[in-house]
Amino acid sequence: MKGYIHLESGGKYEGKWLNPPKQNISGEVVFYTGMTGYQEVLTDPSYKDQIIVFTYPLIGNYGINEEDFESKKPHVAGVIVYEVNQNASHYKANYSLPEYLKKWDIPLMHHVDTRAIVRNIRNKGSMPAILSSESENILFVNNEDGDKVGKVSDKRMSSYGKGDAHIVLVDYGLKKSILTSLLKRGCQVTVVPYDTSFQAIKNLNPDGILLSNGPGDPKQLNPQLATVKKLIQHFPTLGICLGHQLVALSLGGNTKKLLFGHRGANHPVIDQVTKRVFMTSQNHSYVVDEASLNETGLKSRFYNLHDQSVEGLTHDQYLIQTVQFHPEANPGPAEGEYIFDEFLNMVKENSRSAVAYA
Ligand SMILES: NC(=O)CC[C@H](N)C(=O)O
Repeated sequence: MKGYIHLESGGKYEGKWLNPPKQNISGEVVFYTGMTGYQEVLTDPSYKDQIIVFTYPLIGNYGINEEDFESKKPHVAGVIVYEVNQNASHYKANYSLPEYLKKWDIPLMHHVDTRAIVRNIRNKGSMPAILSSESENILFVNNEDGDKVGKVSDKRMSSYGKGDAHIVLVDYGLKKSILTSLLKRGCQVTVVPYDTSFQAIKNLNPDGILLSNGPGDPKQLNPQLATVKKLIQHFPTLGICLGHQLVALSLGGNTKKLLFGHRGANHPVIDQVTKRVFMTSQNHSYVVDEASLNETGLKSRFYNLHDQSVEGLTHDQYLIQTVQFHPEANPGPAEGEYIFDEFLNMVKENSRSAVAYA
């Protein structure tokens, strides 16, 4: 059965449905360039409501297993591939990729010219798109959802692990690997909903704060910025991806949208402290505007070597480390994992210090 993706800027690409949608599906179309890691991508809440095009031409070989989920369910609005393997081959696989997406009612279109779509996005930017079984008469209406974070953040607090350092992990749509990165380093972790007040977090008596990744435009979290600012003024803080963007906004910096975002597993980043270049896992549309940082006390520590965009910040007064890339990897290389070690050293030193925050 024929299917189509219609891009807002013009452009219609034909494919075949494996899971046809019951009605037209709209979402922002983005592309992911990693060769593997589709399970982690589909279940990363930062992809909420996006239509994802996998550039690697054969997706699904090793199926879907019980271990590699980044959250409880997939968050993408639809999936586009060139060829999908319908017979998963891996000893841990419980489902094939099409079976898994069908279970969650997520449309999957294959035999699409993914190269042509990506060229279009690279020229015109990530943009609204519609998945449909109709080839003509598609109506674009603006139904941009301003509350993606509210939909993916857990509504309850939960605690995990035991350890010397107690980290409060603010859940804007967190990837499980961020939590496990803390647990495997011996932390006690309390995960709190994204709109938890400063006082409620302070009452938990944390040693450090981790602001998680999450979907959408960071500016949609304006109501949370006062809390973020107080948190970073009181506790050593690590911000990852959306968390990094929120730190910049809360101190008066600005963010802007990239033309087509960074989504892949091999983005080279330079660390200006160590002067080392390493490979990172990425998934974001927005970046911190370096020119906006002058009055904030923030300065760039990391840069993306593809486009020189800001990849992480430190502060000249507060104990803050932020990263735009994903130090927890999953999918992708774990070369940035040392960020967690540095953060926990910062937390421990602060707890030992006589002039500790908080
Ligand atoms: N992975 C993330 O946290 C993404 C942050 C933000 N939603 C962006 O697209 O830039």
